[in-house]
Amino acid sequence: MTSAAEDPAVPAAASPPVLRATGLTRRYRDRVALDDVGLDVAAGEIVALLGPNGAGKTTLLSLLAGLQEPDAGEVGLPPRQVGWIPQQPAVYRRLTVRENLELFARLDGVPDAAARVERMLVEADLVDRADDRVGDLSGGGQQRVNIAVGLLADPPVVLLDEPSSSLDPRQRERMWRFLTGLARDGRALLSSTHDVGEAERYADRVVVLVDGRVAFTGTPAALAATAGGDLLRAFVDLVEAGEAEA
Ligand SMILES: Nc1ncnc2c1ncn2[C@@H]1O[C@H](COP(=O)(O)OP(=O)(O)OP(=O)(O)O)[C@@H](O)[C@H]1O
Repeated sequence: MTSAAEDPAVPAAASPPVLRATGLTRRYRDRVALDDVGLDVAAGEIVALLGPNGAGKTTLLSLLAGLQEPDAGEVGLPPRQVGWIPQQPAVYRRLTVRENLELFARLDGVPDAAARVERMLVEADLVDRADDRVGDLSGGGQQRVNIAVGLLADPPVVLLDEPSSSLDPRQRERMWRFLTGLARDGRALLSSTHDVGEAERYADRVVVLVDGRVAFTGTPAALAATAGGDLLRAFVDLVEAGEAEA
């Protein structure tokens, strides 16, 4: 028998997942917010988490980040290895960009904090704004500070909750250039979004959550193919089918 590794017709396996969750279930009183959700993200991969309001995206991300415990299931990665970028920037508007990074580096116990802060200023394209107060930056600039704070500990996995929701198209484009650069450097990114077009342009895979369950996992092209190449139509069809079942 020929093993997959020896068979040229079988594509080489993708890199192993750095984030793996299985059977995640979370209830709030009698409401099931997540029901037996499994998910993998590999190094260098961008996965978009799509779903209508209330589908369970934030709940899933917060379980993966270790911010709350599941009622059932497992997350196969210690929370300390996860960078968490919340939807609302959790930074101090009256402090400068550099002061924010220094403060969070100290709070997180980041080794060689001064060098790491300088590195993040460069990576997030914030060198020119380092001494400006965060409150004086544009929404896009503030979001880059928010992301830079989440990356201070150099986590291999980065979780983002609707990172582009308050940004204009040009700022979104700039933020995604930054995020795709992080993936090219080998980080695994999982980002929730309501923007199907954004998922199509930037994600390697999409995971669609509907009513707390995974309704689809695969490439954006594979999802679009279920509706004649129209990703938005395919997404809406999935949501309607899932909601009709619930
Ligand atoms: N702390 C909470 N207490 C009670 N119910 C909650 C709590 N957090 C979330 N829920 C419920 O769990 C379900 C999933 O919510 P969640 O915020 O995870 O969805 P979401 O997909 O992130 O939604 P949105 O796109 O609107 O941000 C919803 O029905 C929500 O009302």
